[in-house]
Amino acid sequence: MNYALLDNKPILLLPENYNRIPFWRMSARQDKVRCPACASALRLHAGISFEPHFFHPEGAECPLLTENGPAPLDSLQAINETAATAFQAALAATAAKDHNDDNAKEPLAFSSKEHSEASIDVDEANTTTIGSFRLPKKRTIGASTTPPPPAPKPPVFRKRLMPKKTISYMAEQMRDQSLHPGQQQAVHATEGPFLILAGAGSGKTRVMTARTTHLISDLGVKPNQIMVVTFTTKAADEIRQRIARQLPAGQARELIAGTFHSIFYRMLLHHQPERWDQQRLLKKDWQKWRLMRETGALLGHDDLATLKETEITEALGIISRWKNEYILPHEVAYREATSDAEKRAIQLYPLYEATKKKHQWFDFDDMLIGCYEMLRDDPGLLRRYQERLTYVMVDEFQDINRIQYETVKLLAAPQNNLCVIGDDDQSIYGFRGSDPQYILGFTKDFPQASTFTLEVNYRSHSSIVSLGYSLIGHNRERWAKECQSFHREEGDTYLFEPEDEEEQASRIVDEIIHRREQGAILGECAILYRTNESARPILERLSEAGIPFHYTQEEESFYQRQTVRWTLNYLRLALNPDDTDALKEILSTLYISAEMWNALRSQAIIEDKPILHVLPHLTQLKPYQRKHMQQINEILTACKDVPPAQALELIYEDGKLRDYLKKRAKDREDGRERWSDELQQILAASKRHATISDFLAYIDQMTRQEKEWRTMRPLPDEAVHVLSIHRAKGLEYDHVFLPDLVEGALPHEYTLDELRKGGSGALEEERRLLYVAITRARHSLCIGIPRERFGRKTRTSRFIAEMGR
Ligand SMILES: Nc1ncnc2c1ncn2[C@@H]1O[C@H](COP(=O)(O)OP(=O)(O)OP(=O)(O)O)[C@@H](O)[C@H]1O
Repeated sequence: MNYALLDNKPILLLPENYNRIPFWRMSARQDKVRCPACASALRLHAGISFEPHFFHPEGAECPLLTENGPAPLDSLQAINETAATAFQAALAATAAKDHNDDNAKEPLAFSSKEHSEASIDVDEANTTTIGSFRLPKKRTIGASTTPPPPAPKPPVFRKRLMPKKTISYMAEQMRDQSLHPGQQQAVHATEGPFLILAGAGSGKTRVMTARTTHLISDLGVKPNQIMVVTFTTKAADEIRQRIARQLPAGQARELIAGTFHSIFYRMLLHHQPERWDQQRLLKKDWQKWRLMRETGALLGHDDLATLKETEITEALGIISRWKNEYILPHEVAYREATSDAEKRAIQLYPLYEATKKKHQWFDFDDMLIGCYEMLRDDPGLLRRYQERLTYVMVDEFQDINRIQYETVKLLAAPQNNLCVIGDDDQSIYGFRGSDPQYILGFTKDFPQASTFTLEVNYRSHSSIVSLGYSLIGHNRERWAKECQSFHREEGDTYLFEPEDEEEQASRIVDEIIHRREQGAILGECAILYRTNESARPILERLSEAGIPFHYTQEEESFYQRQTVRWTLNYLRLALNPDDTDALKEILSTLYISAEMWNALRSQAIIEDKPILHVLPHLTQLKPYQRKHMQQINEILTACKDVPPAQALELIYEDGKLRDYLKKRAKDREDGRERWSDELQQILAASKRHATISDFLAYIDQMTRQEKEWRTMRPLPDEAVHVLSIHRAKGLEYDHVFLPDLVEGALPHEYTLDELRKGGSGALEEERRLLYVAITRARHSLCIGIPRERFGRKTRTSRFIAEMGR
C-alpha cells in the first residue's frame, strides 16, 4: 500500500512526492510508521526497480488486507474516517504544492540539473518511469553498438526448481562442451605466436581450457610441457578443475598452471632452495620497514628515519613499480624526481635493496627479478626449460609487467608457441607496473604473430554490453573492438539517485530482498565498490536485514579507525561523565599529557566526582586550556539529551574536534582529508537514531554482527558478495550493484588530481575499472548516484554522461 502514518502524520507515496521523502530515514524509524486502519507497525520497502510501498509484516491482521493484497486508499473511509480525511487533505496539499512548484515534479534520476553538472539529456522515448524515477529503458544509458534483434523478454530472475548444486553442475557440463566458431579457431591454432584480443565475457577462460585439452588429448602433448599463466590462483585452480573433468585422472596435476609468482617461485625453489627459503620472504610493508630500522640501514638518514607511515607505503609502492619495470637502483639514482614521494623513493631504493641482500631477505618483486636473472644468466638451464615447455599460454595479458614479459619471452623461445590472451580494456593494475602497451605492442615484438579477436560477449545481456562499450569507447589508448552480446535478452540497467550513501545502501539491500523474493540467488548478487568507504553503510544494512554476505576486509573496520573511535568516545563521555576509558582515549585530542591524566584520576577519587567534571579544575592547566576544558564539560553535558547528530555537530565545532584533526593531518603532512570524510560518515550514520544511547548500542551490535559474518567459516553459499572492483576482475554475477558513481569516488580523487596536473592516463584506467565492473553483470546492473556523500553535495560521475552519449 502507498499510505501510512508517520508519527501520526499522513504519508502518501505518490510519484509526485517521492523526491520529497527521505526514504531511509523512514525505514530507520520503522516503529513510528503505522497503519491508519489497524495501527500496527508497517514496514517500508523502497528498492530500485519497483515502486516503494508499505506492507504489513507477516501474520498481521488488518481490515485493509484482502486476498489480493492491501486495499486502496478509498477503502480507508469505512474503517477510520478521521485518517481518511487527513489523507485526502494530504493529497490535496500535494496537488497544490505541485501546481505551485514545478521543481517538485523533477524526477529523481538524471535530470536534477542543480545536482549533476554531467546530467544527461533525457530521451523521453528511451526512458521508462517507475514512480517518479525516470530510468533508462533497458538498453538505455549507452548508445548501442550492437542492436539486438527484437525478442520476447524472458523473466530475468530464475525460479529455482532444482537444488543449486545440480543446476550449476549440469550447466557447467553443458557449457564446457560448446565453443563458438571464433573460439574454436583460437583453440585449434597452436603453432607460433598468437595474440587473442578478447572483449569482456567472450570466453577467454573457456578458450584457455579448451586449448589445453586440445593440446593434450588431440595433439598428444604432455601436460608438463604446457605452461598456463593465470592472473589469480583461483583462475588456475578453475582451469585445472575443468581440465580434470575432461582428461584422465592425474594429468591435470602435471600441468604447469598458476600465477607468475607461483610458477616462478617454484622454479627458484627448485634450483636455489636456500636463497629462496620462504622464511626469508618480506610480505608486508611494516616488515620491510622494520628490517631497515633494526639493521641500522637508516642511520645517518634522518629524513628517512622519521618518515610517516603513508610516506613509507608510498615510497615502497614506487620502488615496487620500478622493480616490476626492471628499473634497477643505479638507474634511478640520477633521475629527476617528479614528486616528493619519488624523491624519497630514489633515496630509499638502494638502501632497501642493499639491506635485503645483506641479510638475505627477499620480497615478492624479487621473485620475478630472481627468476628472470636466473634464466638469463644460465643459458644451459634456460635451454632445458625451453626444450621442455613447448607451449606457453598467458591469460589476462593486459596486466603483464615488463619483468614478467621478458621472462615469458625467454621461456617461449625459440619455438615461440606463445599464446597470449587478454583485453586491453581491462588493464587495471597500472599502479603495480602493468601496462596495456605490451598487449598493444605484441605484434611488433612478434611480427609473425596471428591475431584473433573474440567479440561476442556470452556473459552479459545486450544492454549491459552496449553500456560498457559506450563507456570504454571514450578511451584513446585502446584497440577498438566491435563487441556484441550473444544474448537476445536486453537485461536491466538502472540508475537511481538516492539522497545520500545511507539511503543508497538501504535501497540496494531492499532491492536484493525483492529480487530474492522473485527467485534470485543471493550468491549471484554482488555489490562492487571503488573505495572502501562505500562498503560501511552497505554492510550495516545487510547486517540489519539479516542477509549473509561475503566481505574481504581490505583495511581496518570503519568503527575501529582512530578518528571514529575518538568521536564515539566523546559520545560515550556525554552519556556517562565517569567513563574513564572513554576520557583516556580522547586525551590527546584535548592536549592532556600522561602526567596530567594521573593527577586527574587522583583528583576525581579524592573529590568523589565524575572524572569529566574534575577536568576543568586540574591545577596543572594553563588558563586557555582551563577555558577549553570548561567548554568541553559544558558541551558534553548539553549533548546528553540531544539527538546524536546534533551532539556530533557540537563536538566537532564547539568542542574543536574538527580543528584538532585538521591540525593533526597538517602536522603529519598527510595531505589526505580522510578524517573529514570519516566525521561526515559518522554524522550520516547517526541521523538514523533518535538518542545517543540508541546510536551507540546500534554500533556495538553492528560491529559484533559484521565481525560474525566476516569471520564465518565455512562461508555460506547463499550470501551476497561485497567486494572492490579490483577484486571482482574475472568474476561474474547475475545482479551487480555499483554504488557511488560520483566524482571523487569513481573517478577517484587521486585521478582527478592527476587530471588537474595535466595527466589523463589515470582517468583512462578509472574508465577501464568501471568497464570491468559493468561487465561483471549477467542480467542486471544498478548504478547509484547519491546526491550527497560524506555530508557534501556530489557531482555525478563524468562517466555517466559518457555512457549516455
Ligand atoms: N561458447 C560459449 N557458449 C556459451 N557460453 C559461453 C561460451 N563461451 C563462454 N561462455 C560463458 O560466458 C561467460 C564468460 O566466459 P569467461 O569467464 O571465460 O570470459 P572471459 O573472457 O574470461 O571474461 P572476463 O575477461 O570478462 O572476465 C562464462 O559464464 C562462460 O561459461
